[in-house]
Amino acid sequence: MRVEIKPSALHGTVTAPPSKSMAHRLLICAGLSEGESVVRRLAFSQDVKATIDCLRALGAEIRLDGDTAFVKGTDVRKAIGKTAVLNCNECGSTLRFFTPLCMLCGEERVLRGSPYLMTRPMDVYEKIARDQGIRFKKAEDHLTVEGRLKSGVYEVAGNISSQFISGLLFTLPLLDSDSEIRILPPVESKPYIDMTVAALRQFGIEVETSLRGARQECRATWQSQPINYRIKGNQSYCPADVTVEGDYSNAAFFEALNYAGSSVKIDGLRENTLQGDSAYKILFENIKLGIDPIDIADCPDLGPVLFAVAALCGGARFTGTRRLRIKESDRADAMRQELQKLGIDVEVGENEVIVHGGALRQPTEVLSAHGDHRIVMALSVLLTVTGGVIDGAQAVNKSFPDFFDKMRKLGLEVQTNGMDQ
Ligand SMILES: O=C(O)C1=C[C@@H](OP(=O)(O)O)[C@@H](O)[C@H](O)C1
Ligand SMILES: C=C(OP(=O)(O)O)C(=O)O
Repeated sequence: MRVEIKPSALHGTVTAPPSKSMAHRLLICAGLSEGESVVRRLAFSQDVKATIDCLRALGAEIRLDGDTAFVKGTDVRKAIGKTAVLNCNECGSTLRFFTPLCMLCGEERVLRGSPYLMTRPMDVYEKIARDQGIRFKKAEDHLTVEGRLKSGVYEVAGNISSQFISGLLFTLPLLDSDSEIRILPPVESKPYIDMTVAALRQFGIEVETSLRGARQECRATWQSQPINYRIKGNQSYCPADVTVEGDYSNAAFFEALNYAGSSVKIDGLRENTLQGDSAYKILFENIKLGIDPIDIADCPDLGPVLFAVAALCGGARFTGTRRLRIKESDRADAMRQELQKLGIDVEVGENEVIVHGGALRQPTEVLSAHGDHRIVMALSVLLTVTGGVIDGAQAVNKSFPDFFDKMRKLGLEVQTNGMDQ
């Protein structure tokens, strides 16, 4: 539960863990395929386990062997004559990817989740359900849906969560006629939508987009114009043999150590990647160069580690931070509270965060994880400089159960007390 970190300089090479976001997508596509797929290089974080559990609850057969999953897909449109219960645990992606899939068979489906997960927005789906006469009932620790989704035009705000769009992209190809998703600008977290489309294509699903041209050209477009995705109905997921690439979101914590006096190299990352969080290298350098502002609307998961690097590099101003409020914690405010204990002032605005420059000092109080894996990992980077204690550090299990083992191998002096890893 508690970790006590001693000031330490870390050295060596670390292999990035497999991407959690890619793992969710590839497992879901495999679970929807007719036949057996192989998904290689998985790490069984709590979130990935939640997705596996949900697929099994819907009838997929999944055999795990080492880091590989052999997945016999299921037809989620078929009624199974009972209420399937899907346990999403703490995972926003799992909940939002599976909710529309649960609206394909017409039977009651229950999606369970922690009370905190259930406070995260679901209104995009709630509205769709209301418009289509689908039962959608939220309770403290579960959501019940019952009814059948119809094909058609879906207009979705682009700045609440891209996970709604990904969820629809997984689901609409299985309807009996064509659909269209119109994402209203500004579109944030767009790289996650690209990752979903890429995963769908690996499993033979066609999606057409109104966007053309290079990613950078497009960025200005998707901030100001709707993006349309056309999805043919009656498609079938074809089984595939796929490998999960390395995770930039979690690799970022190791790279951040290099701004804290350590010397760490990271391998296992694919250079030609769709992961938006691969921006961390440029963003860390931009902080060091004093570029103002730093926009993080497309890479919200980097927020905590970027604030940590800003604290190490004399401060920075960030925009596009609004959505940090609706993650596993209110991430901007959580970092504000914890950085204050380290002597750094942070101002949190509506869509802006300013980390002020200042000297890091050893905290006299225990730091809090706020129940959030990315807060624990960001604070751990800072404690390699000052030393200190973090309470609730088991939150890392959500995405990266062996985070502290890897840090220890690089030379981190850390004592764990009551960790369940
Ligand atoms: O699709 C995904 O895999 C994710 C999308 C992002 O959420 P939002 O689109 O809600 O920003 C990100 O924060 C989350 O950790 C993973
Ligand atoms: C926000 C995250 O995940 P999710 O939304 O899937 O819970 C995350 O991993 O930082």
